[in-house]
Amino acid sequence: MARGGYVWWYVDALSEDGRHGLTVIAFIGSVFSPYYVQNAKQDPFNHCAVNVVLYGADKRFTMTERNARSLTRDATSIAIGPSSLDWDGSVLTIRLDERGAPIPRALRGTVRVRPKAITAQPFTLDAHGLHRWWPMAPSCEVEAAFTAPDLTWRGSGYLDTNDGDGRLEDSFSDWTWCRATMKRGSAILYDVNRKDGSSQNLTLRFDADGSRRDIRPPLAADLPKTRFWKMPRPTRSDDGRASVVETFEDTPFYARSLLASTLDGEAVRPVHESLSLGRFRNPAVQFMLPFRMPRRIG
Ligand SMILES: CC(C)=CCC/C(C)=C/C=C/C(C)=C/C=C/C(C)=C/C=C/C=C(C)/C=C/C=C(C)/C=C/C=C(\C)CCCC(C)(C)O
Repeated sequence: MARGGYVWWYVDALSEDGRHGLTVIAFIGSVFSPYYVQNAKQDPFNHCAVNVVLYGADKRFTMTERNARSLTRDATSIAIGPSSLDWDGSVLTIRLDERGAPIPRALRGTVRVRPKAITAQPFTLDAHGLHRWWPMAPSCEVEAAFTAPDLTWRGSGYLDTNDGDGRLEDSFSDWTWCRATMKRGSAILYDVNRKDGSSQNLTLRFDADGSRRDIRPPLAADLPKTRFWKMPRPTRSDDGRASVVETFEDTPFYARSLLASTLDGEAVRPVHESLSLGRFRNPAVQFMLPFRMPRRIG
């Protein structure tokens, strides 16, 4: 992998009853790590992490960074410290054994992700092909069973992977993304603003079997900024209207929210993120990140 490069695997899921949710992101080359920003060698393998966020009554956030000695991987599995992801051909099993920060509360459990279909192809996010994104399984069945906190639920989810040959902030100034489970299949919007002033808006609609079909690009819709960090969170919808159901994460450079909107003629509840790479590189933000993102050398 190139200097400053990365690969991440991203899973998010919401319970059937709407009361729980989670995001798990496994990184080689932790793109939002202040240690990776500062390291002159820019070796992605020296900056591995599993980030876990639980939503609902029992909220949790963990993101411990580790070095190359904590990483083992082969064609179908990856382990970072005590957590791992294993693909058996039909189910991705995520075993988690993490601690929060600054309060080191334990987070332990297993998440099983069963894609309903695998999509055909990755997409390029920048003009030079340095940053790639593959929404492999936009529609999955998910079972979450945690022992810490004590919590079990079933629901639907989403799995993707990104990989790149350089730092995100060298290519992008900001982006917004959202994905929604539909009655049949899913819809995804991925809108990036690049450092060279150009932008790209992807509108993807996948059927339940993973095949892609075109829909009319939805219209720009405004949402209120996040309450604390005032992160802007634009999106798009059929009628140019959308609302925030819940804010999952409100941080200085990154927000994740649950929305209510309309896509491809259907009322949906998209998971939405908005990222500002300019804010990420702000020195005050770089100072704050280690409080939530400790580095442990094994
Ligand atoms: C110095 C001393 C002792 C004393 C000083 C005392 C003092 C006053 C201290 C003050 C400290 C303060 C205020 C600290 C504040 C800390 C804060 C706010 C930390 C926030 C951290 C946020 C994080 C970590 C966010 C991670 C997001 C993440 C990982 C997002 C990942 C998203 C991805 C990968 C995109 C996926 C894309 C696709 C879906 C397409 O795949």
